[in-house]
Amino acid sequence: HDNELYEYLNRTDRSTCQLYEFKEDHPKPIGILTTSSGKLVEIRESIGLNSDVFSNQYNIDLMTHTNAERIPERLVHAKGTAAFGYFEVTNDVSQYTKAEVFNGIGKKTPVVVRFSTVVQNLGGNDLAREIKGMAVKFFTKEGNLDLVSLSFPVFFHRDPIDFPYFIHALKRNPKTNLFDFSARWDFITKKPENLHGLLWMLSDYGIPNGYRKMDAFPIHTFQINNKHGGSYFVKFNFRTEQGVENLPSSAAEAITARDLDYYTRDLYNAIENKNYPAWTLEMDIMSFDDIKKIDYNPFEVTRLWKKGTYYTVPIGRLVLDRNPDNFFRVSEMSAFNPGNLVPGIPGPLDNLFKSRRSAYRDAQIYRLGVNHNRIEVNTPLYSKVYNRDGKPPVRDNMMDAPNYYPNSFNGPVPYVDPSRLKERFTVFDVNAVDLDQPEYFIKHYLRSDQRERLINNTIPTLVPIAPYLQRRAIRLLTLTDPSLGREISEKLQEALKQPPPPPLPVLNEPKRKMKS
Ligand code: HEM
Repeated sequence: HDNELYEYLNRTDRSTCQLYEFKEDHPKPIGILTTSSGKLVEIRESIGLNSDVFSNQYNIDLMTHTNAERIPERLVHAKGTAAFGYFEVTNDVSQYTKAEVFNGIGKKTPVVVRFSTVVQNLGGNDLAREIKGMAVKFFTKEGNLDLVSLSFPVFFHRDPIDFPYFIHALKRNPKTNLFDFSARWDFITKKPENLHGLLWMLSDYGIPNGYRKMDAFPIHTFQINNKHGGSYFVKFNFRTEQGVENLPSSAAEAITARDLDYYTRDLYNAIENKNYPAWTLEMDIMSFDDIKKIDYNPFEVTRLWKKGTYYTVPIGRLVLDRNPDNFFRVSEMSAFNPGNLVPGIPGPLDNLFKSRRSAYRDAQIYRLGVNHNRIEVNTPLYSKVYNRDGKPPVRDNMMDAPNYYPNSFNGPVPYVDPSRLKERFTVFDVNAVDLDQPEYFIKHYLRSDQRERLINNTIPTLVPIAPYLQRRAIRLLTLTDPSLGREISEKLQEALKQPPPPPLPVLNEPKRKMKS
């Protein structure tokens, strides 16, 4: 019997072994079953049949708890998976930032990282062609630092008002509850600044070969400062030490048919097998003088910094070496907020970021409650607040300390930061749409085989939409890069001539006529 089990465990992967591993660690039951209030459960209470189920407190406890198991899924990034690890400083960056977490070669700071897809619902497909998230929370001695990052170095739009509509267009149709290419192309062609991000999504970068094999970018230009008050502007980049690897659509489709959780499984197995994934954190830097000289807006989230206008320095390594023991407790209850910054990193100045500062907190108050920073996975190493009460968990709720400020009774007091920046900046964004960035991406960033695949990935998104939307999309692509527009147009015409793929049974219904 044992041999049979041994053979089975040897041929299966670590994620499939989890229950057997638990049993190996716990050769006997881990205790006597109780109700949630701690009453020991007698064996006959564990059977409902032919018993007075409503006098059975165990039954009531179990059923009512099950009904309340779910919390709202995240508005975006609903499907994800988390891991613990550490960040280790490898380079002296004290001349740029005084942030404690990035200073002192060899210093290690604990982190929790959550990877995610963006528009999938909980339980959705890891391999869908879209953006991926990598949110990193550093538990620093100066408070939590959250670098909430995406797998692309650019964002879709710079105006925060566009975000809710962008998400509606990308997520499911309100009637059919299906993803809807018409909504996507309609929105993108009406708001063409989104094209650059969309092209990243349609390119190879839209389907990484696992969370371990992708870079990640907090995207915004962050202001940072050293202990003398000297200030710099930087873009952080997490560069995967596993090497960037993407999957062509055909390979992704084949895997999807077998495993919607491919990324989740891959990350779990790598960590269980002690093949710890790592990223180098580096920053692209411009000084004050540099940004005065350049001929573009370095705070613009839809564009890349131009080569030759900045230099890059490494900061350290992020290593993930522990899977959470419980998914809900860590992945679902984690709350990342880009507004969680530390001294030495005053942060981005653009409007999109300002909007994110409140959006995340508001979403988390709705999703997890006002005390989400008192949930274990989010708790900073040190905190002394005047916030009180609210829905649990309240932890020690600051016990008997004064609950108003200022007070004469030695409640917590603010500190003085002599290096605090004296100058304040306002970044003015413009509404003008420039297509030079998507053009650069197509012409200079992608290799010719990558460009070819981008074209092939675009066609299936255009085939199902109305001719006038197809024309609008082609026009926008042509304005961006005439030869790209022409090639996509030609391939689209060819594709439209092809007989449609054999219908799936459910599609084999008579077509309903629209009123003309
Ligand atoms: C106006 C722009 C944006 C808004 C309003 C916004 C809003 C949100 C909201 C409400 C959530 C869910 C939070 C939760 O329930 O815990 C979220 C998650 C996330 N956002 Fe954004 N977002 C914006 C732009 C961005 C940008 C520019 C990035 C990356 C540079 C980004 C990366 C992420 C990531 C990685 C997550 C998932 C965090 C996790 O794993 O829990 N978002 N966003």
